[in-house]
Amino acid sequence: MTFQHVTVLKQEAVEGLHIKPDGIYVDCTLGGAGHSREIASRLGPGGLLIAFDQDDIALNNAKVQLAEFGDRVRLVRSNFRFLERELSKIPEVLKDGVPQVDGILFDLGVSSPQLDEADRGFSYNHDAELDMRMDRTSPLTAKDIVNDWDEKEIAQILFEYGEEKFARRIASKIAAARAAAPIETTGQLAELVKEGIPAAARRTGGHPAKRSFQALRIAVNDELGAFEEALEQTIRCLAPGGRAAVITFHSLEDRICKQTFNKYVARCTCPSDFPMCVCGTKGTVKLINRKPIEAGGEELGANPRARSAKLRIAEKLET
Ligand SMILES: C[S@@+](CC[C@H](N)C(=O)[O-])C[C@H]1O[C@@H](n2cnc3c(N)ncnc32)[C@H](O)[C@@H]1O
Repeated sequence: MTFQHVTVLKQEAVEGLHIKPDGIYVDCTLGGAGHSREIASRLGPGGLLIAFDQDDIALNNAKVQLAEFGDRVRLVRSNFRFLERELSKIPEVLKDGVPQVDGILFDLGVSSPQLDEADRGFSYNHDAELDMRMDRTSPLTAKDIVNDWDEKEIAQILFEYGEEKFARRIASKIAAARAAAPIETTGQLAELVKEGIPAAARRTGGHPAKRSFQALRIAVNDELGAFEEALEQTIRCLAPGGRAAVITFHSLEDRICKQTFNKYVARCTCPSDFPMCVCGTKGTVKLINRKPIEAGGEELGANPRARSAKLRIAEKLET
């Protein structure tokens, strides 16, 4: 299989990190290695890029994609929720025993190959065994959730993570179907979701199963929990002057990013309509952009996935 993922906001995110040739950078979401390649190409012999992914297929692809950079790039197979623990194992990163790096990037969500490969069980477009795990060694699958979780819990995740108006109706269809026989495939689930949505409402908003599949994927991979934990660790692991650049695709992810960054600029006294912090009162970080950066017309034309992308950048201050 060829591993093809079109990188979103590549220049904007990497420029936002202010790469120094001899700096140490972390890409928490290696994926198709698009951002990693861009970062690595800006590093000199003294620089280091550490790239995380929890998906073994992404890592195997990246080994080839990034081979030319030699030991300037190090790949880590781990959930990024263990960022601090994993960085603590890398001697070059430690300053007085704690990890300190010059930039950390997140490009959240799934890669195109995860969605497009039928046997990953993420997609309503391909009938396959229901799965949706980014990390194929983790115990919880989408099949477990739809067959074993309480109907109310299922309705709740469809509503919260998928903003699905018909969450309760869909959860009730799922509960009725599984009482007869386990739900095994993406095709079966897509059909049940469709049945749970009134015919008139199915005519708008793309594929009727889109929101429910997104919600299940977020739950299977605990995407919001992992991100929240990792972003707190990110602030700690940045050296003074180091930057965090975060690309989100979901309103709940963007909210976590905005609230976490804001928590650490609490003492900034700039008026809220200023585009950046200029007051000089120091919190732990300053925001580089108050409004998220979004993809421009050209990128949107070439890559519809970029439509919901929002990039926020913050810089760690001297303490
Ligand atoms: C949108 S893709 C990244 C694409 C990449 N920036 C590029 O340009 O090709 C997201 C990647 O992050 C990985 N990922 C998502 N959540 C993760 C987590 N909690 N820990 C580790 N990797 C994660 C996914 O497996 C996927 O490969």
